[in-house]
Amino acid sequence: MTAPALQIERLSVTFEDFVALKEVSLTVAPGESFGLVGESGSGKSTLLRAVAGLSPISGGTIQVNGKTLDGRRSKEFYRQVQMVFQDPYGSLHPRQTVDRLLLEPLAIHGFADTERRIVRALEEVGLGSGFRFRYSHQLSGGQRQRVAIARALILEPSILLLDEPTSALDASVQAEVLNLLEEVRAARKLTFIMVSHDLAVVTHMCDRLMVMQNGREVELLASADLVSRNVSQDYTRNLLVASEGFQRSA
Ligand SMILES: Nc1ncnc2c1ncn2[C@@H]1O[C@H](COP(=O)(O)OP(=O)(O)OP(=O)(O)O)[C@@H](O)[C@H]1O
Repeated sequence: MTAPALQIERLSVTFEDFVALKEVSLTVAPGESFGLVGESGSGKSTLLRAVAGLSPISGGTIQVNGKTLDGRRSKEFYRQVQMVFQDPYGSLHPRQTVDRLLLEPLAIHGFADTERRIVRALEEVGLGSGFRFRYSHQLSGGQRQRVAIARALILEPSILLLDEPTSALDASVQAEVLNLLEEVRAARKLTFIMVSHDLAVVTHMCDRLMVMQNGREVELLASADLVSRNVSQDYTRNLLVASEGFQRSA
């Protein structure tokens, strides 16, 4: 039997004496797209960052492709698991060319044929070689996020951790970048774990999702259940009502 892409058991994260994540468990199959939703401060980013080795873990275990992670993430882990952040302005160095930004991970991981990989990565995210020697400060938000996605994909990972990857973008650009993410997931059979406060985005992009509140699991749902309101918790119902109110007033 194939190991889950990600298996988290009773994971807790504590910042000094504040418990940001409390005994959360979840399993994501290879090729699945899994969403994390909940109000601001519910622990969604903390969970994703814990997988990436960026949150202080105080209990529980994380397995990636069947291997239990220890305190320090290995180089191989970062080849397999890549993260895309919300803010394409903060996550790319403004004074580096796109070429340089894409070359860096290849050099760190000792990849050969960097030329071919950079050209291919730019094609894959719909930018093309014309963008190769531009500086990231010369790019729009959507173009930057495409570069961030190219940089994540260039190491040929199997899992992408996506932390609100489109919420800093205008609505029309948001849809384009979401479509791109769906295309690359299908083409490369990637596993996604995606954080979003936007229920429409998560139900569109994800097969299943976890609703979180105060660092805990509220419920696990198939996206279809959220769409048809087949939910069992009042908290989830309130999230649905809040997101509809927002859409109506938008
Ligand atoms: N480095 C940190 N030090 C102290 N507290 C933190 C730290 N990072 C997160 N927290 C706290 O942990 C809680 C969960 O934060 P987290 O960013 O995971 O929430 P979230 O659900 O992703 O919210 P948002 O949608 O606003 O990003 C919050 O109360 C936050 O203030």
